[in-house]
Amino acid sequence: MEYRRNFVETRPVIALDFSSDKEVYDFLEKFKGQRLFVKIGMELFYKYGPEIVKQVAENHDVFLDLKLHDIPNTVERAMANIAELNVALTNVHAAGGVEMMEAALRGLEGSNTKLIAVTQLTSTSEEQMHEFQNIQTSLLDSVIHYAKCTEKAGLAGVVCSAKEARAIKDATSEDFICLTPGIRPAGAEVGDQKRVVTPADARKIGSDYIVVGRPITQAENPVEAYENIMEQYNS
Ligand SMILES: O=c1ccn([C@@H]2O[C@H](COP(=O)(O)O)[C@@H](O)[C@H]2O)c(=O)[nH]1
Repeated sequence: MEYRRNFVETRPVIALDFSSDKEVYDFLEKFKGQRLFVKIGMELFYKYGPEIVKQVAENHDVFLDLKLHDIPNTVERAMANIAELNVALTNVHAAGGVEMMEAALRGLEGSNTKLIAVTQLTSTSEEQMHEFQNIQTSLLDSVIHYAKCTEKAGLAGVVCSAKEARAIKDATSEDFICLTPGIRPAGAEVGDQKRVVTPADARKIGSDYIVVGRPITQAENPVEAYENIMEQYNS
């Protein structure tokens, strides 16, 4: 059953996980002037810095995925720099705490950038969470705890697995954004992801944005792969 929502981004957010700017521009050129929603993460940012973000943002909507996690003062000042990049979305780790998330929001004041927080990475299984983070609740409870803290801090939503989207909206509000990586079409290589969901199921469960990297960027025909995933998501 699909629930009523005010807004769903119908374009998959493409994770531009490339090691060079040339690969990025060659990839984007295949889409012949389409305005895409893309994700720039640490790999590109640590090599090319804000310049690549500004360049890509001239023609595309950008989610800057740097997952900030530091003391509140540092995060606030870093976010003030991100505010100048004109990106649609950016993020922090919810584990940094409510005070840190409030500081991050202050840093973004005056910009149109929405702030969301990572709950549990989609590459984390429940067993790993128990063992390495020493959190002894269920993974779902941990994700919901982080989502509630994120809402309390005033952020727009969270990064989570689509598996958890319905429960998060029930615990927060229907408008609370669930941006969901770990998306895999049926039969696709899962790789390092643990909590995966198909594009069609992600939409049914409650994702507002799906993030897709390798199933598109490493496909023989990335444009075709993108269109297939978009069709499955919107069907
Ligand atoms: O919990 C998270 C948070 C971020 N990501 C990022 O999304 C993409 C997923 O790429 P795939 O190739 O589709 O696995 C990647 O850039 C991650 O850094 C995530 O996967 N999970």
